[in-house]
Amino acid sequence: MSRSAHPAGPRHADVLPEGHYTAPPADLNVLDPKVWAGSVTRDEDGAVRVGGVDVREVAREHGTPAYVMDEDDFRARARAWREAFGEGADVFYAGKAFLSKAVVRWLHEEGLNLDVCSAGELATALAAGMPAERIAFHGNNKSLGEIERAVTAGVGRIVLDSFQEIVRVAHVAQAHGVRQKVLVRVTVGVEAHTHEFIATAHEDQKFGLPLAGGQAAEGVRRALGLDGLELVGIHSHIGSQIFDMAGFEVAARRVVGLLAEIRDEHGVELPEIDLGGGLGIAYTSEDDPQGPHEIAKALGEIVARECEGAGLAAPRISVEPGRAIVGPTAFTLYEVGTLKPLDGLRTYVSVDGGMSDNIRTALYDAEYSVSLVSRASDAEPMLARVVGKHCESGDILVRDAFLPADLAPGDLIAVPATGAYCRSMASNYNHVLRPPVLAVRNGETRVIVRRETEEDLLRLDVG
Ligand SMILES: Cc1ncc(COP(=O)(O)O)c(C=O)c1O
Ligand SMILES: N[C@@H](CCCC[NH3+])C(=O)O
Repeated sequence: MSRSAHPAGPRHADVLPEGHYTAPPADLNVLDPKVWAGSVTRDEDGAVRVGGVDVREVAREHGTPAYVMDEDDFRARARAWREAFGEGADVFYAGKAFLSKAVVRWLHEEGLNLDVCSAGELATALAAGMPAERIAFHGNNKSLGEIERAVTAGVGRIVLDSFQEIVRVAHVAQAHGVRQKVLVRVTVGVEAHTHEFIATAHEDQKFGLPLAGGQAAEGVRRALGLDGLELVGIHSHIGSQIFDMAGFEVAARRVVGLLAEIRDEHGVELPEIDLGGGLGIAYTSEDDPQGPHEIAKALGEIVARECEGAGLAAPRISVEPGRAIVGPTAFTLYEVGTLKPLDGLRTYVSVDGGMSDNIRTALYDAEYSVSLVSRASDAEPMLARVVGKHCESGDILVRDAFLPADLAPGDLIAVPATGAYCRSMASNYNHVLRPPVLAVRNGETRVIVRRETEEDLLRLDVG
């Protein structure tokens, strides 16, 4: 492919438009380890390699767009969470972030449990051999069919989210002659500092039973009174992509406060608390996330202190990280198609995917990084907006980023930190086919979710 230099639009700080960016990095060829998966390196010839595999080879063999996942990095992050929380706690990976049979097997092998929130996620978990007792079933509106499925499969716990569900789960369990282990999900009234759509512990939203006003305590009272249920704990999840520990700490304190109230009112000490997921990751070099050890230490200390103050035995803690495990382990590989330099603004770089493989920028105004990965370049930085191929002007993948000014059609670029909530939220908008997920390890590429085909699309269309 010929590589002509494009008129690159604005390049210098004095002419840059308003935007979500800081100054261009000193060297665009450097891949910031904060946002790139564990084993990513740039070869002598300028191409990027991950898991020992050259991205150009990935594109040649499997096409683009493609999610490229570093299996060793996934396993290392899963292990780090398990080790950080230790034997006295349980880590449930949140399958909503990304779930496939291979990922379930990796989690099983690394000793993690799994949180699912639909019959589909449950089916995937069971199909891949996750023992049912290591699965937690979530959701604010589980259907009767889903409850039946979870109870009969023998899931380890169901997290109850409403008064109706407390009764429904109890009836289903009794009908099957079992006592189902359950937790009651409560909203602790914390305003998590994240996008409104992914904050889940303030009062005016759909999840859980609020502590304020006594609904949570009433839920506990009802759950304790029903034969089909064995209430083992309280659950709280304050939101997602959170950097500030303060919210988790307030949540832990309030959940322990409820345990003390339950002990005082009912004479029972519930043995578990689940403090959910929500730890943020680095999408850009400006993000500074905490690691599993920091959160394990903070939560462990606060729960121990509050329990001691309330005269409670310390409960077993569980957590449900999704994004923090899988998010950083994958990038999305795209081929550059058209380029449109707009004077005084930026250059629009269109790629062969878009909002159907990553809706997060359109939905949450999420920020991402991007780099040229098929070669190095010494060209000066060009302010770019990376957009997809869909019929929407909001079809933006990376709102503002610097790419080399000699970027040309046929180049491969990659958006890092797309392991979480990208493939799992992907759509077929415009009948675009969903990309594959490729696991790389020790110089080999393995398809773990294959690319969709036109036959897949047409198979569902039976009219
Ligand atoms: C109940 C529950 N647990 C865990 C998670 C995982 O969150 P994250 O991927 O931010 O760790 C979510 C999603 O926000 C959730 O709703
Ligand atoms: N899907 C969201 C997070 C919500 C998690 C589910 N409770 C995201 O991409 O950030």
